Amino acid sequence: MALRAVSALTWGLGGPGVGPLRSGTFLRCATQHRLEKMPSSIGFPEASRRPFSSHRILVDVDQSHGVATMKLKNPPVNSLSLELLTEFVISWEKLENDKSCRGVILTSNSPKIFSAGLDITDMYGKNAAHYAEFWKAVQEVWLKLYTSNMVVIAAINGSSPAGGCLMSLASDYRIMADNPKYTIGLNETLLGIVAPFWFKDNLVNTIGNRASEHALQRGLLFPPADALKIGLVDQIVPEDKVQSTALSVMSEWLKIPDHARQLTKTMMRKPTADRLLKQREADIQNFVSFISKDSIQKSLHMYLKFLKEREK
Ligand SMILES: CCC/C=C/C(=O)SCCNC(=O)CCNC(=O)[C@H](O)C(C)(C)COP(=O)([O-])OP(=O)([O-])OC[C@H]1O[C@@H](n2cnc3c(N)ncnc32)[C@H](O)[C@@H]1OP(=O)([O-])[O-]
Repeated sequence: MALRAVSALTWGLGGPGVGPLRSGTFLRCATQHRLEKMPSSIGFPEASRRPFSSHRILVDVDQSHGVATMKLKNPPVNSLSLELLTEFVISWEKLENDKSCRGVILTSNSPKIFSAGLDITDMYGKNAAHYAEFWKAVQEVWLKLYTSNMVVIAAINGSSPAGGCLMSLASDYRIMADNPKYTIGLNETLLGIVAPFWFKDNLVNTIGNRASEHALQRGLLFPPADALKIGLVDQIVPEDKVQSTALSVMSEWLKIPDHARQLTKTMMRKPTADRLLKQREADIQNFVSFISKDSIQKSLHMYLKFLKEREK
């Protein structure tokens, strides 16, 4: 891939600001502690599809265990478009408000692609108002995932570049299909753009500073075995075992009393979430002016062309 990073690197480097999170953002302490072991594969016949689903977000809820499976469905590559992000937030809020739902497995409806990341067409050739709306939706999805009271497990059943990797990073645990054709990572520099500070923060919190520095600068996309080695994913399993493993891992996590786990999650994640919350509007403005630059638009144009023309 011969694209050069052309960005001025002035955007996305973050600012100060660690403080208390809005009260009540994290701490809905559910009282139910269902400790029974879940079967390793829960058949969806006994699950219910409540009105949590939409065009691009399919949600199956296993009421007896309080676990939802949320599948991204945005063919052909599950790109995170403004429409998908908007539908995601609506479904997510419904699940958060349903006190019987304690865990979510986040996965993809398409067999080979978890998500191709942010929809590049939402960042190319549009106006400032569109970019602002789009970026606010990206922030919202990350904040919802990263600060969720529910246990969130990413069942990564395909490639997961950039924004797809971010959604996985925001989860509590990552299980990836062990197929060397699939890769995961924050590859923004390959598009000539820069991962914002909160993408970087989430990555550093997961794999450490040095590995993040290396991965981010080079825009590395890791096959599953390498992702496991650096801690970008927690487990790799055969392709047909991703969902069943996610369910059995979920049953272990749900043995922990909710309030204790949630407080611990808050303790670990609040400073990182606060950093974005404190400068959310500035981050949107930074994104809009960055993405509107001629040089960045040119890079995205070249990348889209590269995607269309490359040999499959
Ligand atoms: C500051 C901002 C931070 C940014 C964060 C991001 O997430 S940036 C995002 C960084 N993301 C990446 O760098 C990932 C780029 N994508 C890929 O690497 C591959 O598409 C793949 C491995 C996901 C799937 O391979 P595959 O061989 O199965 O599929 P294929 O390649 O044949 O694509 C089919 C069609 O989908 C199109 N399209 C693809 N992605 C996107 C997209 N994100 N959006 C829109 N469209 C996209 C592609 O052009 C093609 O269109 P066509 O010709 O039909 O009109």
